[in-house]
Amino acid sequence: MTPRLELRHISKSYPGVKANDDVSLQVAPGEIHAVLGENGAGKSTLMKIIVGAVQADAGQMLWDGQVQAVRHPAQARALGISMVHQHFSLFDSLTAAQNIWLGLDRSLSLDEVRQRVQDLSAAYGLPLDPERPVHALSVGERQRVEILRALMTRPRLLILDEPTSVLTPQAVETLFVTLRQLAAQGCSLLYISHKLDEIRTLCERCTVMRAGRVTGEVDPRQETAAGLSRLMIGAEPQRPPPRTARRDAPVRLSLRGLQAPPDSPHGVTLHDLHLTLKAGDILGVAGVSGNGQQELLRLLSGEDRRAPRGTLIWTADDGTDHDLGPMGPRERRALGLHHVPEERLGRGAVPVLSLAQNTLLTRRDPVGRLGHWSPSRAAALAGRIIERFGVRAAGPGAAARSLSGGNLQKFIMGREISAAPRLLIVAQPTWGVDVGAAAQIRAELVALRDQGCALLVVSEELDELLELSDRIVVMAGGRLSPVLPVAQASVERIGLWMSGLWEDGPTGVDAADASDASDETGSAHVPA
Ligand SMILES: Nc1ncnc2c1ncn2[C@@H]1O[C@H](COP(=O)(O)OP(=O)(O)OP(=O)(O)O)[C@@H](O)[C@H]1O
Repeated sequence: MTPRLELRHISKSYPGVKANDDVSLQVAPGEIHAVLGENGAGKSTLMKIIVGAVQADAGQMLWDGQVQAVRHPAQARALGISMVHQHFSLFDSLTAAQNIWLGLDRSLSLDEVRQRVQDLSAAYGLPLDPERPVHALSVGERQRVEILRALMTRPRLLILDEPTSVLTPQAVETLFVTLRQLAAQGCSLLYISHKLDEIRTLCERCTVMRAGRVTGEVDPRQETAAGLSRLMIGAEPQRPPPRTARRDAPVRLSLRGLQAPPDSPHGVTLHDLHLTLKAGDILGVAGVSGNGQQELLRLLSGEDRRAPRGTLIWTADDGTDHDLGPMGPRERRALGLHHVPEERLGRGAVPVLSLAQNTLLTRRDPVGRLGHWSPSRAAALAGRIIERFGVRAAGPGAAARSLSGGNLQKFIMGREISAAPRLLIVAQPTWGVDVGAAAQIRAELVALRDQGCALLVVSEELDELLELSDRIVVMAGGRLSPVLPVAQASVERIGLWMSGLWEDGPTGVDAADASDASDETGSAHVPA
């Protein structure tokens, strides 16, 4: 059978790095083909070449057996190639439907697009209100917009760059049903993911890349996750060190009835949140995105200063309480509260600035006593982060936007971890990061915990939270469930709580300490 897509000897260099080096691969009609590789291996670059967003220096692309020189994304779209990118390209102020409409050829009216979005989202189990503006959508929902936008074009080759990184396990399963349906209808799929189990479940072929080159092509269904990991990074990922929870540690942060009305028209109301976070404690916040996590993170980081007085309390080492509510991010950082936001580009890092300059967003080390920052000190700091966290980048002078998604994530995590915070608030800590780097980041977080840092980790990846956390709380409908020690937090129980159903009882307190909260027979409580 003539391959739908064939790449022959593709090469592409950027200053100082060969992103693709003599890459060849074939994808048959209806085939689900994975591309696997460590951060910076060159996967995204290869996909950008296929969709005409980047021009290869050498090599050929064949489409249905014909040589094609795709010079522009519109050309690729005309062939039937569609891509869901790792970084979203959506206009914040427009609605989901308007964003999708803009990406189409205008043969449909906005009303027709709205209707089709609704039909597609129902058919593919991707719930989305087309009328909501993108700025009010969570990362998970934004990704749904991207996926729906791609499906609107009825693609013959659909490229997905880590599409599941912010989806719940149930949503991933639904997406896989969709993707298998698409493949059965003859659509070819190129699937980039760092999740080895997903690749083994979904894909029938897998091209493995390392440092720009193809290092192997395997049938992932015949491989173990450890075997795939070895092919990709040359080793199996390290296991996290064992947990040693300290229950007698001092309290660092307390939420005492924290509440807030929505900060945007489609935002979530936060209701009476109670929580204590101790030194040496990792608290995982599970939940489907869009249930108030972003609102909570903004209140904790200081980006939103509307926390009512006395509801958000920092306890210093000497036991004195400080009201964080009115403090901005800088004042909170001075206390030792650091934050890694969900959105890396834009909020976690300024795309056009160098890595060295990006250290200044949250670090004072390169700033002298008179308030002037020292470029050499900033470069040295960036260099240390690059080295310690294995960030693949041209150097401290590289622009943030030139880094691959996973490498930028490693850099931002490294910037905050190496600040030796007293409290670290992290959203999606290993989003887009390869298995080796994910294990390293988790190990660094556990090490921070063991040094007495308190951590609040918001993640949609339940497996990650179960591995990392000492205690887990679920957020649904702007409320917090009781807090469970991780030993009592089964996937089934947390999964049920994620849909807003938890046993009656005081919220945000340790279920182990509150007998009625840990009573499985308690009546169901459905948050509004
Ligand atoms: N526009 C650019 N300018 C300079 N270097 C770039 C640019 N785009 C990519 N690179 C470099 O090319 C290499 C491959 O990057 P690419 O984004 O293709 O990797 P990836 O395999 O998709 O990684 P990840 O899993 O982290 O997304 C990296 O070293 C990256 O820094």
